[in-house]
Amino acid sequence: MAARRKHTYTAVSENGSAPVTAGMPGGTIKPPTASARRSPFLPTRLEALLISIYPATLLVGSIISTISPASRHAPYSGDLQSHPPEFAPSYFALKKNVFNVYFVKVGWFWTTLAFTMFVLMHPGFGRGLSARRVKAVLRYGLVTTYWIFITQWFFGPPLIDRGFRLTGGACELARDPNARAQMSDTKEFITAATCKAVGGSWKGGHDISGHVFLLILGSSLLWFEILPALTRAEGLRDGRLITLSDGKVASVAVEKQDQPKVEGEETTRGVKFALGVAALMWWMLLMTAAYFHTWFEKFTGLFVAFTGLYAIYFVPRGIAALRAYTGMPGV
Ligand SMILES: CCCCCCCCCCCCCCCC(=O)SCCNC(=O)CCNC(=O)[C@H](O)C(C)(C)COP(=O)(O)OP(=O)(O)OC[C@H]1O[C@@H](n2cnc3c(N)ncnc32)[C@H](O)[C@@H]1OP(=O)(O)O
Repeated sequence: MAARRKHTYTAVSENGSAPVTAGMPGGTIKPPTASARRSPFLPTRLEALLISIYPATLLVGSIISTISPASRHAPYSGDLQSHPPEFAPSYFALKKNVFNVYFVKVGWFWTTLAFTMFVLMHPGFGRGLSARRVKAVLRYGLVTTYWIFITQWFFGPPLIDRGFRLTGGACELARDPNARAQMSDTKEFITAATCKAVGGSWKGGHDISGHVFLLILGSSLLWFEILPALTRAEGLRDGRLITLSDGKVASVAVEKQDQPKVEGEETTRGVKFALGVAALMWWMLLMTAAYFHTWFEKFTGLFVAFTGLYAIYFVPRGIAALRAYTGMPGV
């Protein structure tokens, strides 16, 4: 049975190296100075570096589209949010490319499959319905609920579509007064999907990039869950800080339960597939950045994804009561 190491505070030095107070009885030490200077609400340096890969990818993709002669000379359609197919500068600039149709457009299915394989097969979760496994599934449930609210349904149209309409957008059919008069009350609930389905054109508002949002949210979920279980890097494990219920700041090692030893082939089962999905998502993010959307659409896609990830993976570090439910990956 997993045993809690309750009475040990483990402080982490600023450079993320060896814990300086490992093994000291909790009552006898003060919260570490270096840790106290860094807030539990903030990522470690290594996490910040890894997270910054996303804005960097969007930047590189956008620069590629600006300097590549093929992209520069291809006309871009704001309405289509892409280059018209006949002028597409690359296979990946086509909406019908196989990776878009079978991977990104059903991206949450692949995220779910990858997460499920990891959570079922990785021995670090222990046997059966362990607390660690249940909390990981709860985190997945929260991220999935966020994805649903943003892109699928939010007590009616999803938040992306509500934002689009709030910023002045509408379905082209609904702009025509004659067509409007003939529409039922459901016109108020029209979404991008229903608009396109009836041959309308979804125009005029700010359309957050759903691709950027989904690809960042899905791949981050996989990285955040898998990396602390895989790596020994301090910045992804004990370098993470938390606020304890008494308000003290400590290393997450304080709450860590003894973990089953995970080695060899077993460790890689379930993980390889998830890493493959996350890597393909990164590639599609780069292609999205290079060939689709405006800068602002990409930025808002990134911002909305980061907001949800921050709430689910970082806020609980500073709030013990929340962390009791959500836990933290690798803990
Ligand atoms: C407390 C208790 C907890 C428990 C609580 C339980 C929680 C509840 C659990 C339920 C469990 C659910 C489990 C789900 C598991 C599944 O299996 S879900 C089913 C699978 N479905 C999905 O994954 C759907 C995923 N797709 C989406 O979310 C949306 O389609 C997207 C991808 C976010 C965005 O949609 P979008 O309309 O394409 O929007 P956008 O990115 O703005 O693109 C604009 C245009 O540019 C094109 N484009 C953009 N980038 C590209 C690109 N790179 N290449 C080509 N074209 C591009 C787009 O294709 C689009 O063109 P059109 O198709 O509109 O003409």
